[in-house]
Amino acid sequence: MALPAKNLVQAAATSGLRVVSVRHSSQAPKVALLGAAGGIGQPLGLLLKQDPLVAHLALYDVVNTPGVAADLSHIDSNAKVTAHTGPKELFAAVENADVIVIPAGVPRKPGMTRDDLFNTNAGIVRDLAAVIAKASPKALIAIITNPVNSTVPIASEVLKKAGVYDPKRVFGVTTLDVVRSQAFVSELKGLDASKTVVPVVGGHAGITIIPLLSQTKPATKFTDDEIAKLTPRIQDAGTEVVNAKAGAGSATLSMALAGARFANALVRGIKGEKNVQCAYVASDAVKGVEYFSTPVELGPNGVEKILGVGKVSAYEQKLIDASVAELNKNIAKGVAFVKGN
Ligand SMILES: NC(=O)c1ccc[n+]([C@@H]2O[C@H](COP(=O)([O-])OP(=O)(O)OC[C@H]3O[C@@H](n4cnc5c(N)ncnc54)[C@H](O)[C@@H]3O)[C@@H](O)[C@H]2O)c1
Ligand SMILES: O=C(O)C[C@H](O)C(=O)O
Repeated sequence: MALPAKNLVQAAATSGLRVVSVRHSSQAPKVALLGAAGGIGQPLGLLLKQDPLVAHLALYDVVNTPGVAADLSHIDSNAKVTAHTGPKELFAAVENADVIVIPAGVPRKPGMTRDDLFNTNAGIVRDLAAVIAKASPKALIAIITNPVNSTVPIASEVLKKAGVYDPKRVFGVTTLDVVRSQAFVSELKGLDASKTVVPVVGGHAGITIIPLLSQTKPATKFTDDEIAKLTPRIQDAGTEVVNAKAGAGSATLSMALAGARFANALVRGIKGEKNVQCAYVASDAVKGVEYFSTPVELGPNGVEKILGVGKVSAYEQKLIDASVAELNKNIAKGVAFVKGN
């Protein structure tokens, strides 16, 4: 009788056999983490290692992966951990992955915008996407690397060039904006943070981050003054952390939590448990812009349905309208980077 893939992987791990090619499936999800030794990668790996839905956690980085993998592999949870270091091992890291999470790249220092990271991170995401296109074209790809507004179009263009692009499978991770909104709103209003829901739409930089406070659940009233203070706080929350870290990087711990939450949602979707998350995806939700974050329904093929921005206040509509030009600039820059190379 054929053993399920999960048992094969575990049997090989305990017997010391090398598994050459195990076809992963929704029954034994493989998650590949690219940038696994970094500030986000390490705590995100810790959280993914504890996710009971993850059968195989493949850690990839250009440095220090073996140490991180050895450390995580001593945790008594079921996910098998493998280490892959340097470009030669990237193919194996992502091969047959169901979900690929990418925090590879440099973070901001005080005084920088996310767009200032473009010159370094655009090439990193392009090169990773080129290998994914060959090794794992059906994987769901969750991009954390900034500037997300541009790196998602970059990965998408690379996949298009390779003839394997599926817009339902490429995501910019904006979960941290949702997590922050829920933290700030629950604190301000004395709500149970674990039951507070605040969608955030648009993109992931400055004025493109648009919290829909009017859609807060449980239904919550905000004064104009509260909205005028909360909105920019959420938009500038990343900068708040960058400044507090004073040169030592940007958000890592809250991002790890957000990344693990989003990866778990993707895996649940793959396993047939439809669920809704905000994510920056190829979208027709807002006229005149090709990528936009809104709540999306996740399922076995990634994005099952784009749920759109829903009913918004006049204030929120103005922010949405104002974000379009900025997003288009960021998107065009990413597209040109791939097309011009
Ligand atoms: N989307 C978001 O909400 C969000 C939140 C926080 C940070 N970020 C972004 O995430 C990225 C990573 O942040 P960090 O704090 O973990 O940075 P970091 O410098 O601590 O870690 C980045 C890791 O990427 C690795 N790396 C570099 N080039 C690579 C390559 N070609 N392949 C694989 N790995 C490579 C590095 O070796 C390092 O281990 C940054 O671009 C940051 O701006 C995004
Ligand atoms: O602010 C940054 O540079 C990192 C990230 O995008 C964040 O929102 O924390």
